[in-house]
Amino acid sequence: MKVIHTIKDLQTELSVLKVLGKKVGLVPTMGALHAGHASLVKRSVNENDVTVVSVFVNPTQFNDKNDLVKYPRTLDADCKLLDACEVNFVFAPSVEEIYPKPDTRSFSYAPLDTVMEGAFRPGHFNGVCQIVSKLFDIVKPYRAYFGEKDFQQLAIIREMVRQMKFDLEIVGCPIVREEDGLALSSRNARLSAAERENALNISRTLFKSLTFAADHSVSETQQMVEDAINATSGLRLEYFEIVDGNTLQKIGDWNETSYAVGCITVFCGEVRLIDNIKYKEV
Ligand SMILES: Nc1ncnc2c1ncn2[C@@H]1O[C@H](COP(=O)(O)OP(=O)(O)OP(=O)(O)O)[C@@H](O)[C@H]1O
Ligand SMILES: CC(C)(CO)[C@@H](O)C(=O)[O-]
Ligand code: BAL
Repeated sequence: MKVIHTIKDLQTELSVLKVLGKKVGLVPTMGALHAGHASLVKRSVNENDVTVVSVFVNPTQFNDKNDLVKYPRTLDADCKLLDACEVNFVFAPSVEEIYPKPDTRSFSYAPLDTVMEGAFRPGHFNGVCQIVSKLFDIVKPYRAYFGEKDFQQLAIIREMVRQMKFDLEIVGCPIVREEDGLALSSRNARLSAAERENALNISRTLFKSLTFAADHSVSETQQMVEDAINATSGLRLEYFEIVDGNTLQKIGDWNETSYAVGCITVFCGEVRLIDNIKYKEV
């Protein structure tokens, strides 16, 4: 496995492999890697000839500068995990390498990027599209892998690929959870033991709501989730929305769609966690 810090070095390595017809899989990450990332990486290693994993804490997607400063950075441990997964290249550029000058491009995929995370993290998806489109231009992958934990991000990236006509396949990967149900997230590292205990109520509530939804309306299910989160001390609900999984627009009735997803964001102390659950998918 090679750890590469510049665009030029990465492209030099990849150009030789591409001439040989090798298919390149890309897994974009912000590091502090865990088993959720590893599932994306292993899938890429299985499905492609060459896998590139980018590790870059992208400043342009952080609307909250405190969140950016506190974001965990663990490149040495990340490289060990990636080496064990048989990754070929780790791309870990500096901020100056990616943004030698400010990126003034603006991306708008309304209404996909104006709801939920888009409403609460202004500019976030613009920053995500800036970095992901740059990575696609640099690596020119055959496939790129993203987790369904960031459900809205995946929908927006799919739309960006459609509109910008990137010639690649986006592969969405299921959420990986701790044994007790908590969705794995790099930000979990910032939870105290007590906060970790409270955070468990997020996935527990979502799972309960899945059974509840079978014989209750959308608005009753919505209320049940809101009440359960609000009843847990130490948790603060930012939003819970039951949406059509393709349009990300709120639904009022289960019969409105064949793809219904509940997306939630909760503050657990200072740490902002996201999760989601599929109620219906055909
Ligand atoms: N538990 C998980 N299951 C599946 N995919 C995941 C999981 N956690 C992260 N991913 C995916 O890994 C990729 C990189 O995510 P990122 O580096 O932001 O990690 P993260 O754990 O989501 O961190 P954060 O604390 O920012 O939520 C994204 O496509 C994300 O959806
Ligand atoms: C896709 C991504 C790596 C872009 O910085 C990030 O948003 C993430 O980790 O989900
Ligand atoms: N996993 C999404 C990256 C972020 O929260 O900025």
